[in-house]
Amino acid sequence: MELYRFLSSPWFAVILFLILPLLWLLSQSKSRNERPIHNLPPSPPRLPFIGNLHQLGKIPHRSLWKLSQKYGPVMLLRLGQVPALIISSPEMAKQVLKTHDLECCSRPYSYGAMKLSYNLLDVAFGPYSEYWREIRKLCVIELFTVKRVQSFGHVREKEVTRMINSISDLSHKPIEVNEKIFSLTNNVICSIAFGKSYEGQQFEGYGKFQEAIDEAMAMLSSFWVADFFPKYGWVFDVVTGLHRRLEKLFRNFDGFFEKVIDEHLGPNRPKSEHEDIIDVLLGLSKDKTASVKLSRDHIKSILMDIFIGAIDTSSLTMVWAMTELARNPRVMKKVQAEIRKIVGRKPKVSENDIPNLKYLKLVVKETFRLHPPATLLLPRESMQNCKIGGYDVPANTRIHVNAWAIGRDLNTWKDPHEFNPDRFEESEVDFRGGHYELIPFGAGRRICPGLMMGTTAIEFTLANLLHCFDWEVPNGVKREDIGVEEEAGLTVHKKYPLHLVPIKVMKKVQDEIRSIIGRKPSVPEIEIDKFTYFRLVVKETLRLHPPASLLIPHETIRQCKIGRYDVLGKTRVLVNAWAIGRDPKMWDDPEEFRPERFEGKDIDFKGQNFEYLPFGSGRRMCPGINMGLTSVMFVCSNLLYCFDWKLPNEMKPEELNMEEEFGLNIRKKVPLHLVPIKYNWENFKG
Ligand code: HEM
Repeated sequence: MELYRFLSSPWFAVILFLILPLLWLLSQSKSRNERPIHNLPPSPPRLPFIGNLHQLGKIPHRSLWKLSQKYGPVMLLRLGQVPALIISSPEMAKQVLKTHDLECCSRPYSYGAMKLSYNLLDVAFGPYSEYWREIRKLCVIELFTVKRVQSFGHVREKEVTRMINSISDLSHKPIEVNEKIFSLTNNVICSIAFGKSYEGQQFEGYGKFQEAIDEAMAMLSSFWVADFFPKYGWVFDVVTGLHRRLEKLFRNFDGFFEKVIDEHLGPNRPKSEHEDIIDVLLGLSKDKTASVKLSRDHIKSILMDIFIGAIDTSSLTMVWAMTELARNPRVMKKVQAEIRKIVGRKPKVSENDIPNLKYLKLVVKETFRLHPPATLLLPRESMQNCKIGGYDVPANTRIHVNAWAIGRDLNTWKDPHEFNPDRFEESEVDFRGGHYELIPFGAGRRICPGLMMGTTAIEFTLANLLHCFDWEVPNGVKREDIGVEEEAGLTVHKKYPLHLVPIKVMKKVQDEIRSIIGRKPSVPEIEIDKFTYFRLVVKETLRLHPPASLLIPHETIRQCKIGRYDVLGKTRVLVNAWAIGRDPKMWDDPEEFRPERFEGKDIDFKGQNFEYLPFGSGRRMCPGINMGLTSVMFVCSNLLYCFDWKLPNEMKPEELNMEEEFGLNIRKKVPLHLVPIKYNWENFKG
């Protein structure tokens, strides 16, 4: 995107027509001395000076995918003066990331990355070296182990609960899902790294934290002329103002890190129950036997990696997952049914539930296949000549592995463009670096060390969003119109924000009643026919809890046939309306309380639909349906209209006793105690 902007700017015209011819002549005189390598990979034709840069287009992973369909899964491009190998199939990815991992595991030089990583002291952008091996080992062992990730469970629990509560307040109103998810991930990562979330606080020079992170991602994905024209390009980066932007960003991040580290070292800092990443790194910096003696700059470079590596990638994956689920109601229903079956009536999913949520894991896998956040991974660089797919690849070649294209490889995936997590049901394929058809985290020596931290947060957050709410598209939007357009950068964002409406039954009913009635002392009986959603709630209640569970006993007056069988006269007949309302052949997820199941369906309790008989049917059908229904709707709508309702004494919803007491009518065995809270009309949002 940044490159595209640059290519269409006046600066580019100046470079193209005035200066680059000269540089090209200079570079030609040098390249004549290069040792020829004979069997180079196929290349699309190039333009003078810029090589294939113009073919990267607005969205490079898509443009490269198209080129690979013509030139094959191993292509050699020339980006300015830099040779770049593009890999687009699982087999070739395996050659780079496994067979020739050692020869191909350095990182190319990039000005933005060098600055932000404190001169390549970090893990992500540092070139392969003895130092890099040690610092990566240290981070993997100390920061990214399963134990360490689990130790941050309290942060995830706290922040996800806060997010769910804030969404509950907006139930039934469209929310911007991206915004909620990004702010949650930001809070989680800040709490893990720095010990507090910094929610609502400003990041000096940028306003919100998210804006500083966006700027960091922009700096890393910007088109630095110096990266592709190494000798002279920096002049243009200075003139176009990129240097100035980067310096400002670096100064502000550095100032922030300094302040937080000082706070951690301050003598008055209250002792915290839990260690954060800075505590761990400061502890390591005192270790005299460590292979790398950690300085402040080392610590700051690692904090920068976490900031850049963790927030965008995890948030984007969740936004794409919610987008695909909103577009695919079958999958949404299936994954919610699984979560609700396993979690039951607990209000929230806990981290202990996650290993049992098998289908949710497939949803995450499928999201990674179609939307790997780092579509081209991070660029690698070959350190010596090697052979990939039978072609010679010279040393110092940039390598881009197109994980996005590999996730759509026609030879690997059936209907690759379809979002269908079921494809993984009988499959061993995983994203942990052993299956080259699915590599959202890369593989080999450079595989993402934050894999566990990222997936734990993604699965836990999604499970809660899907358990606590049903999700509808806003009025007037069709599911199939929810866009999947991308916006390219170091990670690939959804171009347009995702708006969805979270639904909670109690709140939805109350909102319906209050918005129809407005501010009055109570609900007039004459209005109750207008409550369409509330009527569905009553219907669903009568399905799960028909008061006369066996109706009133019938008796045959003469012999007749029921099914294939003869039934004698004077036989007592009990019709189990309770069991019929739970018949799995008739009802999806029958134990679940979901009023929406009646939406748009003709099923009613008037005795014509035999899967649903709370009032019976036929000659003995209850003649008081209307009177009964009116009084239920009138009384309950008033209770819901006038009060909000809370469980007493911090009781949790799953602790509500739902036992029944048998009789002619089925009662609740234990009385229901609730705390009424007079509704405050100041909170009414219309
Ligand atoms: C959905 C979540 C994530 C995805 C999809 C992801 C993806 C990636 C990818 C594709 C790479 C480059 C691999 C390669 O070059 O072959 C990478 C590297 C890296 N990631 Fe992640 N990442 C995620 C989460 C995280 C988290 C949570 C952290 C830290 C807390 C993190 C830290 C890093 C670091 C430090 C590297 C550099 C590794 C190296 O160069 O040796 N990532 N990640």
